[in-house]
Amino acid sequence: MDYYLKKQKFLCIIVCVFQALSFTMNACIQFLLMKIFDSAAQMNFNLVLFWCCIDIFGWGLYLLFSVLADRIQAKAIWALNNDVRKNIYDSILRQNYKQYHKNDIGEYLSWVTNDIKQIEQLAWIPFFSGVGRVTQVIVSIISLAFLHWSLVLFALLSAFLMWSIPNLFHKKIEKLGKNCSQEQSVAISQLKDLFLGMDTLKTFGRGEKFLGKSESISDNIERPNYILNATKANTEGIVGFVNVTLQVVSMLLIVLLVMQGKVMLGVLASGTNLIGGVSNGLSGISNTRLSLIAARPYFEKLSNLNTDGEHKSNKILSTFKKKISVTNVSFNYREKTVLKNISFVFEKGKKYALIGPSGCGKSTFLKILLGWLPDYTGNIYFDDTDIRIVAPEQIQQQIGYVDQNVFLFNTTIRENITLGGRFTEEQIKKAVKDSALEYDISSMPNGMDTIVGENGNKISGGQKQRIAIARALIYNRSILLIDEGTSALDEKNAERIEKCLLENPRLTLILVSHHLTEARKRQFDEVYKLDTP
Ligand SMILES: Nc1ncnc2c1ncn2[C@@H]1O[C@H](COP(=O)(O)OP(=O)(O)OP(=O)(O)O)[C@@H](O)[C@H]1O
Repeated sequence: MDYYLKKQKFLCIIVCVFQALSFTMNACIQFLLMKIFDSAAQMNFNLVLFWCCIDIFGWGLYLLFSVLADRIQAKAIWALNNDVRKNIYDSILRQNYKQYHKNDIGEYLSWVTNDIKQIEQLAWIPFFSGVGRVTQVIVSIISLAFLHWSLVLFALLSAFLMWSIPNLFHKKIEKLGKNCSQEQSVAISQLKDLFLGMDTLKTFGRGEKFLGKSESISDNIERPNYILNATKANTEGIVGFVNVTLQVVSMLLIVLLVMQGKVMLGVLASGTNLIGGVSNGLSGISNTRLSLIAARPYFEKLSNLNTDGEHKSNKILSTFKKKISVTNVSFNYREKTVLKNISFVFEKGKKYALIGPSGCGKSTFLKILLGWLPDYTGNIYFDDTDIRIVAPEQIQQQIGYVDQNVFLFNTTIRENITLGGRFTEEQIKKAVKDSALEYDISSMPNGMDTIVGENGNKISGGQKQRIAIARALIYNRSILLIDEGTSALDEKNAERIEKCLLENPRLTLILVSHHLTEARKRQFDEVYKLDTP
């Protein structure tokens, strides 16, 4: 939390200054009240009128400072939330493939939406109001010092009492905050899954399952929040009761002082209000402390975002010259062995097919080549470089990859191909032609600017695959891994694309396929077969 506040210190200081000014004005107004009462006691109407005008001016200033504090606070919260989000994005980007896929996507969504809102409610807003409350307490105590020392002593005793109350509930509130953060992440993740599976449920007439489950998920989002807020409310109730009791006792104290002639009658109103200012301020500070305790698990979760797997090496992988050698590579997903002692050689410019039954580890092997799964045994050399000692980003500068499950962003075909990279119209046209997309695009009303929908749901499966191939081609890597990249294409288009890839002499191609006809196998320099270990 301190980290973010320091980052936005300029805005935060301004908010604190205006909060302090508005609470100071509030305390001053209590003093003005005393003056009005004293003037009334002296039967001096003109003086009453004078102090009333000053009082109105004081209220005007108070409101002005409050409005400015609220406005700048809103701006500061905006900046703080953005900083937290940026930190999350940054950490996610630095995670390696395995760390990133450890969490569900829904969980990441929950962090940048729900968790940020919780942080706003439990940390930023209470923090700023807490600063205001501290000022209120200090200014009220200083003002009380002008009235009578016993009132200051009483205020300090109250402060001690109010400060101690949250300590009794510290552990419980922190635990509830942690539960809230964890349970909401899981629930949002489940909700995302349910929305993604809506079509499947409807297809099988299981729409009511969606409703039933979404209701229970909604409960899972709200319940922990309710428990946290209910416990906070109970605690705030106790704080409130102690606060009111202290105010009544303070009033009795002032009445005694008035009766003994130690203070003027006007002090009864302003002194009670000032002591009220101290107690309310302390009660506000107690509640702020409770909120900050509840917010702690959210910050801990974010600061624990694991980026240990980030490859620290900045060794440059030199341009691919001769071959990739794979020697005795084995790989397990936990206790499950997926690849066992496989050895292949991929020479520059040659074309390879990788075949094998479903689940034998073809996609896993490609992910190892990409540097995503570094926990393999055996050796993989790019020319003379062991790929373990270079960062995956270095490897991916030389390898293009078409995933089995093509992902498209909900934007135009053009942007899905270029991914925001700078390419000439010529380069784009060539990629579109080589991936056999020309005809499809020319028949779309918006051509390259057609929006493909969420994960490409407004275009066909084959078109999605060809966009993914165009994307891989335009990035012009010297090695291309294609995982079932033409499985959704008709024979003519599949052949056309494969021909284009096979005829490119500069390209080293590794194409994964379940089933290749004998005729197609012959087009490759080598067909490697993987078996289930
Ligand atoms: N992230 C993962 N965690 C655990 N097991 C996994 C994971 N990904 C894949 N597997 C398992 O590893 C095995 C190999 O999967 P892989 O996707 O590499 O096979 P494949 O040969 O590409 O299959 P297909 O031809 O059906 O695409 C499978 O049994 C699969 O269930």
